[in-house]
Amino acid sequence: MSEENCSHDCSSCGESCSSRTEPQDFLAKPNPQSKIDRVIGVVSGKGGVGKSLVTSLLAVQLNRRGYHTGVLDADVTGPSIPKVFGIHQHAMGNENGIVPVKTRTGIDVISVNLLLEDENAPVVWRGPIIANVVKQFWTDVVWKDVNYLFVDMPPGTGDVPLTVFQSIPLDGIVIVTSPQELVSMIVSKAVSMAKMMNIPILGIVENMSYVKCPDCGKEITVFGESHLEQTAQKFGLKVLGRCPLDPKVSAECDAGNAEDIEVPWLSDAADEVERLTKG
Ligand SMILES: Nc1ncnc2c1ncn2[C@@H]1O[C@H](COP(=O)(O)OP(=O)(O)OP(=O)(O)O)[C@@H](O)[C@H]1O
Repeated sequence: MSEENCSHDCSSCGESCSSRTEPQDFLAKPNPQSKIDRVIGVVSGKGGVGKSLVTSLLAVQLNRRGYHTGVLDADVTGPSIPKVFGIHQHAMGNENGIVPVKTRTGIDVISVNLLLEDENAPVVWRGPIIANVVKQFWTDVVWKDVNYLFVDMPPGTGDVPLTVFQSIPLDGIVIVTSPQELVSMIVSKAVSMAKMMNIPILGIVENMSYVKCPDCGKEITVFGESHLEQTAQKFGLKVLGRCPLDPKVSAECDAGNAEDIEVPWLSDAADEVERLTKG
């Protein structure tokens, strides 16, 4: 193509001319000492639906199956991962980088709360700073021989989640919803974002789906009837689980005992994650 006809938009032109520029690859390189087999992002359309809970419990499930798992807490303004694992000490560094803190059963965790002087201090930073912190959790932290690294993604589709999506090479995402959400719209946004980034969606987990009556065992749908199946069908996604709203679960999380929770309702989700390596 001659210079005068050049639109300078190489994405729509196949000409291999001297002024050609390839699309920029935003993926950040992990720490040279890191070895991570698979990275799974856990996303939700809004806060408080149990994204951090599902992230932590997936790491617990895969850890129980004999894999070395890690959790990268990218939810910088609402970091709840250390609390559910009952870890309060600071992450330390060495000549290679930042060393994640290990939970009781050996899950590696990094979170802004493990770096702050006071874990109760609010994080009042602007978007680009938050996005850079998350990026550093990938580039500066030594993730040693981790089979599955779960990323508790920041909510929404703004600056921060976009940077995370672009800089960390995710092998798949799990979408967490709750019945009262505008499920179809939220899932549609997550699906579009994942498609734009070329990231496979492993499936959807519906949290707080029902409460089981302790006397008769009946399932009560406190947040209304679920539209999960129809939504999953509409977007061609797998339903990976329906988690009950269970006071024992929140009590164990508040006490820092996420590793003691039995999660039969997450086994399909764990199977799907495991399939990434087993095929
Ligand atoms: N299925 C459940 N049963 C009982 N409690 C639950 C359940 N799911 C989540 N919770 C509780 O609800 C609260 C919010 O959950 P969580 O922090 O996982 O949500 P989130 O989507 O990550 O929120 P945020 O975006 O604000 O970080 C926590 O106290 C958690 O223990």
